[in-house]
Amino acid sequence: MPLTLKRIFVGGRNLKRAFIGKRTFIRTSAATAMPSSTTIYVLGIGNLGKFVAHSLKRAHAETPVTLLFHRASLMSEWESAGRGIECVSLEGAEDVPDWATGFDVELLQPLSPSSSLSKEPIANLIVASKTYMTSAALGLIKHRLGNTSTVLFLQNGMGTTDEVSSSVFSDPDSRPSYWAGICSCGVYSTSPFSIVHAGRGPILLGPVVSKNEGVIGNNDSIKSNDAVIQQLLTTPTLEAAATTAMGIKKAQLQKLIVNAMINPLTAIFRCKNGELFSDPPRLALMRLLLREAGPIVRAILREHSTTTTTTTTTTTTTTPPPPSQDPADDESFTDEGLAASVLRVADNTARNTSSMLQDVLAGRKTEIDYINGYLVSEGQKLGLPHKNNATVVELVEGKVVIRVEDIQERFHGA
Ligand SMILES: CC(C)(CO)C(=O)C(=O)O
Repeated sequence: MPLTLKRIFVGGRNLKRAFIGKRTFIRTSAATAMPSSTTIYVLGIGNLGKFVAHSLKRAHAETPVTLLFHRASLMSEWESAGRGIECVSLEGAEDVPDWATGFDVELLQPLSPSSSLSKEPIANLIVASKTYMTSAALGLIKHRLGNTSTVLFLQNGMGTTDEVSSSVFSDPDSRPSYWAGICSCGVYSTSPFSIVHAGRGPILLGPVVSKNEGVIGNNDSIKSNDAVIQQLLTTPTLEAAATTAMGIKKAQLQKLIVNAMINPLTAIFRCKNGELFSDPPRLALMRLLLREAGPIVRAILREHSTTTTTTTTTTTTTTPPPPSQDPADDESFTDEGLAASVLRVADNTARNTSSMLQDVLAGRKTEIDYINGYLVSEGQKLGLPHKNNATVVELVEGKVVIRVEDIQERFHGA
């Protein structure tokens, strides 16, 4: 290609809507290789980030996968790990580690003031970072993302997409398309680049709809042929399936409730998931918290159904429910239905130390603001009771440990 010829990197989509003359997506030099629109970037190399990156590479060796590191020390850890991700599956006949290599890695922060960072446009991004780091991390690469990019959020908790829209991509016209994924598999890390796939479970993927603006990003660019979604759907170990905007919202809210009940209570009572509800007062406390959380998630669903029925245009959708059908009437969203799913997950993950208890024990920041904190802020906006969930947030933030005998004194109506 002649040096002066302009090339536009638009991921093969929405050519007319590319940022010609307006954005850095136009290059005038052939010195830098043209980025492949099929490159999948992974931000956040925690349990899920490693699992997805490993699975993608094993299923699609030809797909370029770039791991985005947020701290410099990860570079040397990556070298020590042999530049690969190791996964042991407890589901197989033998626990033989499976090794995936061929990744590219990139540092998000400059190593020194003189070092330069990549400016390659990013068409496909999987965000698997901790919720509280998301906006800051995306802020570092926002110039590489545009309205032809797809960003898939694979995280615990809720609220990051709204936060990212207001603090990182505040202009709706240049905002990427958002997808969310809810994973029910069990994965834990044994070293910076080694994981154990301890329990199989599907990943559900669906387009994100914002309260005020309908489907986030370009409605017409949300298609099942988004490269990152396609690749995930054809990666066997992920057991991924696509759903509607309403389907993913329901899955997110159900997971939110599970995390809002199991994670903080295991942190406050310092116990494994399976021990939590064997104690009747702790079971009663969970039901008390659900009396606030249930009405809040049902109200969110109702609000969401009015948005999605008017705006969703994804090609991966199944038929949306008729407008007259209230999604919050779904039996799995009654307080009883929600309690049953919390108990089922606690039982299925009985030997787990919840991620929040792990964070508390390691002296790390927790994701409480995006779990019970999200319920509290939505409760405030909706004018619904949320006091006991606010107490949970305070106890976790204060790293407080309580006994069963303290429940009555701490919680209203216990
Ligand atoms: C499902 C559960 C509670 C399993 O431990 C989890 O997602 C977590 O710990 O964050």
